[in-house]
Amino acid sequence: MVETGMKGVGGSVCPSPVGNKSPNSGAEKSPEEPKVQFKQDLKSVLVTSVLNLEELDVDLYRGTHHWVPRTQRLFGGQIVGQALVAAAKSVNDNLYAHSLHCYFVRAGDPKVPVLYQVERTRNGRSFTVRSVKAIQHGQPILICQASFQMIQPSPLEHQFTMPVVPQPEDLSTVEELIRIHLSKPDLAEKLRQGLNKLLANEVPIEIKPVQPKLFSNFFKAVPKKLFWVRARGYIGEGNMKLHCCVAAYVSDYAFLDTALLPSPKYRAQFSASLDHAMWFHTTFRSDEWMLYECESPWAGGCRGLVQGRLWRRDGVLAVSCSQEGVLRVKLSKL
Ligand SMILES: CC(C)(COP(=O)(O)OP(=O)(O)OC[C@H]1O[C@@H](n2cnc3c(N)ncnc32)[C@H](O)[C@@H]1OP(=O)(O)O)[C@@H](O)C(=O)NCCC(=O)NCCSC(=O)CC(=O)O
Repeated sequence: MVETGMKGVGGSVCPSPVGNKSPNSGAEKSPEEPKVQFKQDLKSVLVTSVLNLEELDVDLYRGTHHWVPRTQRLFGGQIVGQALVAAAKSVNDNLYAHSLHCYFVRAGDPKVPVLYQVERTRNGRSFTVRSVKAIQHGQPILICQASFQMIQPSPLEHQFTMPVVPQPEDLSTVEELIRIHLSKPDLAEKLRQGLNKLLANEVPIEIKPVQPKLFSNFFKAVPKKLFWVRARGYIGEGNMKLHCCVAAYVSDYAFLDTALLPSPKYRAQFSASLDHAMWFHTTFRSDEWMLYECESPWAGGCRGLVQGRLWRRDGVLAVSCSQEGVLRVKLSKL
């Protein structure tokens, strides 16, 4: 059993025995890089908004927002993270979240807080299930089921092997890549404006694309992409709930557009995640680099299906994710 020191208040993420056996455990771990100071680090963002749900009554919480995407609808990852926090508050400390399944049924309104209503669906011997409704203006915006389990080691263990990719120290951040583009004198004005908007966008996560070319979406490619990702700022080991929130953030960010990679002549006119599922396999630190491996096995009917794996740097598969989203596209002018 993994010694986590990561129990949050009222439940945490499932620390499976796989966490003890790192496939690359013999590999040299790169020394931690000094972290760049940003205006806001994710820890303060999460502590002051995402994680800090206000308890209004038994199993009823209120959450506020920090970062709102350009679409002016609430970021799905934030709603999922908050729903998981609300669910975890109603389970015993010896239970760990191992999966969640959500539907985004209405756009979230960034002008008002979100209420989270928890239903204690079942307390089992090994597994415990909670249903959470996220509500705004009296109507659900998200419905979520989260399942928790006692730690139960088993002889049955396997995982895929992490892809071999360049290390994050050898790659550039999205911001650095954008600045390189912006330095090109022949850059189309519309593209320049778009890139400047992206730079101004203070997303509290840091990304280093493994295939930087794919991030510009102008090249036809197989629907697969890889990037290193971590929270901005230091979170530390102590609170697995924080790490789950960040995993929810990360897993919903730049995920759905994997389905656009084979069709660069189109750009999304309207896109939004319809559902989102996550499976937490073991403990992880979201403020340390994790490799996000995203692929889209299918798109059609104005929808795209994406699947993702978040790998710990030592090669342990930490989280698996799936999402279907609506993708209404139009021909790109660029
Ligand atoms: C998915 C839904 C929009 C489905 O609702 P509806 O069925 O009523 O909506 P709809 O599909 O008919 O319309 C959605 C938009 O598409 C347009 N539309 C509809 N039919 C169309 C057609 N045939 N051709 C072109 N456009 C069309 C509508 O005008 C509208 O745009 P317009 O609105 O411009 O008039 C809704 O359930 C919803 O908003 N759920 C929440 C999704 C969400 O917020 N996910 C988390 C954030 S996304 C995220 O975090 C990740 C990410 O972004 O990648």
